[in-house]
Amino acid sequence: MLHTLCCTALLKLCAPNHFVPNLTIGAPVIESLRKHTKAYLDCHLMVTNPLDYVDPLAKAGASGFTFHIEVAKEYWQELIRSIKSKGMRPGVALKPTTPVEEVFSLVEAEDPVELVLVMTVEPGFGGQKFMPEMMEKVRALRNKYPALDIEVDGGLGPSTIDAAASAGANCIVAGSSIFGATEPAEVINILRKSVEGAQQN
Ligand SMILES: O=C(CO)[C@H](O)[C@H](O)COP(=O)(O)O
Repeated sequence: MLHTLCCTALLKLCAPNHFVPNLTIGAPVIESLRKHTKAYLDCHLMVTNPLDYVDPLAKAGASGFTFHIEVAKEYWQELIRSIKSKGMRPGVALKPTTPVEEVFSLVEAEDPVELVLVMTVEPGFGGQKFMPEMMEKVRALRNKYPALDIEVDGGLGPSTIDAAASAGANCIVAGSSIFGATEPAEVINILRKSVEGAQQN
């Protein structure tokens, strides 16, 4: 089984906008980053109105656009088409309380998402505890879709990466474990090796 390892150049950009009109990180930040890098800029839209951000993020140079299924149940087809038409890669995220079955139709659609992000903490803040029970969702997705990019976000670090990697996650979002480390590169290596090792089994 061959999975793409996305964590090499993954930049996780979060935009918490469920209850307030401002974004923590939005299109201007992407635009500034894009001037200095060709890296894959993966945007996770924690917003209630993702359609409004397709154009600005595409113009700013975003590579991936991951929206939450919880807010897009009525219009995900239109949203995916719009994301693709702007040259970005569509992904869908699900909160811990959302059943994994809710994203199956998006992966199997005529215009499908290319990545599923399984949140392993409640969206909102870094530094939370990894929820191992979310690995059931990852396993279900990996069994059903061998080639799908499956991302996990929340509480990932050297002590939790093996659970995620062996369940089938191949894109890892890690904040605290890397930025809080004295040797961030070493932590990144541990994460990468775990994912690569799991893919070979
Ligand atoms: O944004 C998040 C939740 O919404 C993530 O959990 C965060 O990006 C990763 O942080 P950490 O590795 O500290 O859990």
